[in-house]
Amino acid sequence: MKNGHRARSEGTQSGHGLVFDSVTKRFGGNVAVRDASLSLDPGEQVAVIGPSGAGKTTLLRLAAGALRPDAGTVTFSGSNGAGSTATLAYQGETLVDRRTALSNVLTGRLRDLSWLRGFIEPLLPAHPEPALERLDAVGLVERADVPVKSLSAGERQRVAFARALMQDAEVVLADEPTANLDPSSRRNVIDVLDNALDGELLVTVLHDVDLALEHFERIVGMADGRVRFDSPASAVTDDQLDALFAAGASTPNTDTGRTGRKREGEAPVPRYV
Ligand SMILES: Nc1ncnc2c1ncn2[C@@H]1O[C@H](COP(=O)(O)OP(=O)(O)OP(=O)(O)O)[C@@H](O)[C@H]1O
Repeated sequence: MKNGHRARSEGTQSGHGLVFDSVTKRFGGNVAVRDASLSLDPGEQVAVIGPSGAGKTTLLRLAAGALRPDAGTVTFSGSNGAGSTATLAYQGETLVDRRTALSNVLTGRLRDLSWLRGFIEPLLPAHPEPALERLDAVGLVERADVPVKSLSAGERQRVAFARALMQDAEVVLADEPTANLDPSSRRNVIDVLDNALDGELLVTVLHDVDLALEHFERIVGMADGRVRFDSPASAVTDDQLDALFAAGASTPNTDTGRTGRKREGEAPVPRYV
């Protein structure tokens, strides 16, 4: 990813991309995202880091259109034209354990009709080829017929990513795709993400700062709802990181370390949105 072979290739200057313009999102009296402005280009791979409660997940949910900002705007302009948001994928559900990897990936086509899946699925035509292609892209085509409950945590993550790819979205949003994985599996999942992408914008929330710095070209640091920095990984300094996590530590609901898990006893839940 850090080779940046696809990064910033087209650019928002061409009119394409995901743009947060002075976005604020509140939950009651709690300001989850404050006056955030970001311009993310097609083909970029961006890691969002910061302490617990910083607003990272809220930022992704705003990007997915699952939340509306209280102030400011979030716009996505895809290759189909300015102002299009239709290509943003939302896929927050977990995998269905008893179903095979292939079946789980096939349901990615149903997008936001998730509540209809139970009714529609039996009627789906048997065209597994696109789903098999996605499973191949994440290195799991041989395991297509295995129920996901029999897969390892890393393999399940790869199935979830293949399912997200089935939506043919121009933006893929991943919330902690490496949660609950050991360090080598984390790297493997990030490498798989990188190899499977084909020009999509990837925005990933990562708790593992070292992994983010190692694998992503662009890093957005958030704390206390604010974007504290937005810079190439190579330019992120230890002082910036210390300040980022110190800022989080001074706010309520912030008991995580730089590379640590979330609250004690509460594992982060990985999601693709
Ligand atoms: N649906 C919600 N209702 C009320 N408050 C919320 C909701 N979602 C998020 N918040 C609050 O908004 C703030 C930002 O939450 P968010 O989940 O975006 O942070 P985060 O950086 O993703 O944290 P973590 O790393 O722990 O997942 C927190 O104070 C959180 O409690």
